[in-house]
Amino acid sequence: MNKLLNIALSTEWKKNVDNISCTPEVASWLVDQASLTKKLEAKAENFSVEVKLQTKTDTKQDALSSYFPSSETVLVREVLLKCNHVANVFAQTEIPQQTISSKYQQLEHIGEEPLGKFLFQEKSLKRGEIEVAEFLVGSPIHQLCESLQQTCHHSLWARRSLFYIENNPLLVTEVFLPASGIYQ
Ligand SMILES: C=C(O[C@@H]1C=C(C(=O)O)C=C[C@H]1O)C(=O)O
Repeated sequence: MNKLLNIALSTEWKKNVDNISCTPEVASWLVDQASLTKKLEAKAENFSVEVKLQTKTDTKQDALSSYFPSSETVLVREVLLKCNHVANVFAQTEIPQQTISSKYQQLEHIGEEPLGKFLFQEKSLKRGEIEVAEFLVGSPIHQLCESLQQTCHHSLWARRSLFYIENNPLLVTEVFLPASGIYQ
């Protein structure tokens, strides 16, 4: 059984995105409020989502963020967003059971459909502030890159933010992989 990637606790997440030590190109991708799905679809002939893992767990079992109470069951969805069949982004989404059972059972069944397609058509969608994090060489993300034949000898950058649908929260974390081209 695959294990969830520990990205919530294996780095420091910063709310202040003003003086992060990345290039302006990386910073522009990190802070853009638009749908990442739409941006990747625009840059590729073929866009696809590979679901790496989807499981229900809680923070006692897995290294999840501290955004949701440890007593709450959380659906965790891990995907690769691919442009022309090459993984550009690793995304991990935490969806509390409360959000699913409120009226969003379909969130358990979106499969290879991009989550963004669902979220950005929701009229009630709100997005919280974006936090950013740097993954240093040797991080769990760099190990994932190895397995994707995207060996990487520099830091990789990620962002995360809470989304709210009818005030029900979910946490979306996105890590930009080397093939995304933002580090060139
Ligand atoms: C939130 C969005 O959805 C994207 C798609 C995801 C998925 O299918 O699991 C996860 C994170 C996002 O990169 C978006 O398009 O901005």
